[in-house]
Amino acid sequence: MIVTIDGVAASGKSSVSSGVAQALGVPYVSSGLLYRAATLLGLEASLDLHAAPGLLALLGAHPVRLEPLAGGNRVWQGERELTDDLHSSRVDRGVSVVAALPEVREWVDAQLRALPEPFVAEGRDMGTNVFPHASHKFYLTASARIRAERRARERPEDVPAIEAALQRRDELDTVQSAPAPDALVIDTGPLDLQGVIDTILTRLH
Ligand SMILES: Nc1ncnc2c1ncn2[C@@H]1O[C@H](COP(=O)(O)OP(=O)(O)O)[C@@H](O)[C@H]1O
Ligand SMILES: Nc1ccn([C@@H]2O[C@H](COP(=O)(O)OP(=O)(O)O)[C@@H](O)[C@H]2O)c(=O)n1
Repeated sequence: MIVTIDGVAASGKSSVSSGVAQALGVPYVSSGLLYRAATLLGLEASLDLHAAPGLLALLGAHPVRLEPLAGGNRVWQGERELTDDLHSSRVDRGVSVVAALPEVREWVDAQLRALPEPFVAEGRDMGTNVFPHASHKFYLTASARIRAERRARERPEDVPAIEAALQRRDELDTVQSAPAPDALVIDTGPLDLQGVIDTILTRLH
């Protein structure tokens, strides 16, 4: 069984997926972390993030591994854990460039499709491109302002700056961010986190 939870930046995908996965007793898979890892490693190596060959050579030479757990994902490159370095504004600014490269998307998709079921998979295109046959699909939305206010609680930046950055990334991610026709779209604005989790669990039982 695969449950997909897609949505735009800071719509609640990771938090909701973690809650749903823990209720189901299965791991959740955070596809965005692989794009973030490729971006971080490219930045650290001073590579051109628009050029796939260099990134793929780097990722091939030092493979990145996603460790999905019910409570969260950990990302490794060999013995080095990358997880805590992946959610920075610096990575945010570059990740959409990396995610626009077809070769990088193929690299991510191959890793995701190799994971053993069951799991909850969250990202942008889990229900459309990566797991079109998933048994249950959801798509989270919320206004940019609400998403910025939520993200502001995690980062020492002001809401208008975060809102502008989210809107910029939403635009850059448009190609891969359309909801699947058979996904249930949930406006998370009026709901608290548990309310979104319960909305999804109600439909899974
Ligand atoms: N419905 C909600 N109500 C209030 N806060 C929420 C809700 N959904 C998510 N959050 C909070 O908003 C922030 C962004 O959520 P996150 O799961 O990181 O989003 P995404 O994975 O889509 O970027 C987190 O601090 C999370 O706890
Ligand atoms: N399935 C996915 C997941 C992420 N991404 C890209 O990776 C970036 C980071 O994804 P994320 O889910 O970690 O970002 P947040 O929504 O958590 O801020 C997105 O802005 C997209 O550019 C993607 O293209 N496809």
